[in-house]
Amino acid sequence: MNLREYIRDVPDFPKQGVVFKDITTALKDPEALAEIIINLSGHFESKLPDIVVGIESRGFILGPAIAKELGAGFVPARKEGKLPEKTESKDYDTEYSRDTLEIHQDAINDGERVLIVDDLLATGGTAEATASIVEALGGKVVGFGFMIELSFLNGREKIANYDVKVLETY
Ligand SMILES: O=P(O)(O)OC[C@H]1O[C@H](OP(=O)(O)OP(=O)(O)O)[C@H](O)[C@@H]1O
Ligand SMILES: Nc1ncnc2[nH]cnc12
Repeated sequence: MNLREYIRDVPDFPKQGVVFKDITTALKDPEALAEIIINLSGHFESKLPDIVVGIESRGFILGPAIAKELGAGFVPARKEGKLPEKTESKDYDTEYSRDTLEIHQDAINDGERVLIVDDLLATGGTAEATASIVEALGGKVVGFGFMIELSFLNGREKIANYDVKVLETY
């Protein structure tokens, strides 16, 4: 299957000059959805993650399905002010925004093996911030899984020391 055929380009969203990669067209296709989940989880089987961290909001779509495949638990990394208990947080920049991510302090135990999942790697600010929160909580990041990489934004440079699996690179 050519996953690219299922990913829709939307010019000038959410800002002028950004070509938005819309994954909803891939998610609604049963075969494309299955391929995404099997290929991302398959790559990390041997890493035996205890936890999959999904990044708000599109990481919440893929993360739990990948966690289920791997026999791992799921932990959300949420935008500021959404989690009810004490959090560890980090500010970061993305292709078109400045934001803060948070994870519950008690969501990751010392030494737990963590796979971080999101739909797309762009500048890498979001991914790097998430890894720094996980590590501040004592977790070990065993890798990153993304559907899409925008290689011209050089996000990989920010997570060069990790195992990164991407399904489609633009
Ligand atoms: O590599 P970066 O430059 O950090 O960008 C990647 C992030 O940007 C998008 O999320 P967005 O912040 O748009 O949030 P959303 O998923 O809630 O739409 C995408 O889903 C990644 O999380
Ligand atoms: N071009 C893009 N398309 C979809 N999600 C994104 N997140 C950051 N850049 C993006």
